[in-house]
Amino acid sequence: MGTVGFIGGKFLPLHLGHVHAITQAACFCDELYVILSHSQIRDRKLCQAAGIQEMPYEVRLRWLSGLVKDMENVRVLAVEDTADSDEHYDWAAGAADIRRVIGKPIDFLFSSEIAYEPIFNKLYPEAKHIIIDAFRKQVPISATRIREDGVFAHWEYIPAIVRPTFVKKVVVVGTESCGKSTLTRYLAKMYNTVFVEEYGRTVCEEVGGCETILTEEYYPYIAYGHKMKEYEAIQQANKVLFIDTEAIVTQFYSELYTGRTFPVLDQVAREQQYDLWLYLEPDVPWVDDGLRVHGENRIRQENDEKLRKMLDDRGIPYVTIAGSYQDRLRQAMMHVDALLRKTSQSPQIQLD
Ligand SMILES: NC(=O)c1ccc[n+]([C@@H]2O[C@H](COP(=O)([O-])OP(=O)(O)OC[C@H]3O[C@@H](n4cnc5c(N)ncnc54)[C@H](O)[C@@H]3O)[C@@H](O)[C@H]2O)c1
Repeated sequence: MGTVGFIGGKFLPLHLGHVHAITQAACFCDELYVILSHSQIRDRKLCQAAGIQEMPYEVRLRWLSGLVKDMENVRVLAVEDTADSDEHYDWAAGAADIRRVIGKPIDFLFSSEIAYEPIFNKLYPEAKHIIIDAFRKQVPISATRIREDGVFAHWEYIPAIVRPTFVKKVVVVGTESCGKSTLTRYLAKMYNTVFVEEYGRTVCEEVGGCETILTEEYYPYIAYGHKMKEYEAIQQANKVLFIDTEAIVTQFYSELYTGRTFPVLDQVAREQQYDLWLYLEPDVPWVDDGLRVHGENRIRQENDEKLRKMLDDRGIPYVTIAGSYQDRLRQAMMHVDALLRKTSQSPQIQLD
């Protein structure tokens, strides 16, 4: 039988120091268990005290599982306790639970903490405590520091698998030819990140036109397809993801072009979550790109009022962007900067 080891922690959040320790430990023993030690009450309090949103254990389990999925000798296990603070954590009861879930003799324990030595010697007298990078020289970061300063302040230490949880989603909405796609692309350039283009437009171009050719059955596909593009893009995003259009705008176009609305689009709209909505006024010159059909000024105004009402009826808190292209970019950046400043510590948790 090979050697068995474990490394435990709250991973609140998982950072590259943890990744370093887990990888080193995995090379050291034949079988490594990563123990996610979680208590809803303690972990929530720690996040609240630091002014950051909760990181539910399911999310942390997903990060760890994703991290080790191609590490053949590593398994992740979750162990719950009921401590309301680190100070009140019952180490002996925790050790009993860890032994139970591992279910095998333990040869090694790994941590970066010299201070854990006496506790581990007492609780696991048969095992050897291996201290990895006690002075955190290799990866100089701690989860406490990340919680205190905010995730964006230490973004370089946030693993790729964790980043999407914290990425802020900024959606750009408005009626035809109000500069959505240009602003979305420009914002992505300015913030050195990626964007999601309007998927309905891609489909429209593939099919060969919007007004009559894009028949009604396409609209639900557009909404699903757009969400998949968001899912893919958020994996690549650098702190913020810019998104051109969403399900309410798709519903708006569906009604405009086919006269039909789809309950499924409202359902998608209810499920989606964005951190900032930028609503573009239709006050830039109309650009006829061959796919647009509602250029007359009166119709543009009517459509604008209709889309605003759709957002208002759903309680969407958008900010309005107007003026020249230069003004729009400046206003949009002001709102995005405020979002990143204000919420750099507020992760958007998605459990699905
Ligand atoms: N009962 C037990 O036997 C037992 C054993 C181990 C852990 N635990 C649980 O885990 C908790 C400790 O976890 P935490 O939240 O303090 O740690 P944590 O989640 O921040 O870190 C997890 C592990 O990674 C190591 N680490 C952290 N930053 C590092 C870096 N920059 N470089 C290298 N290694 C690094 C830590 O030393 C720790 O071993 C305890 O409070 C307890 O709940 C229990």
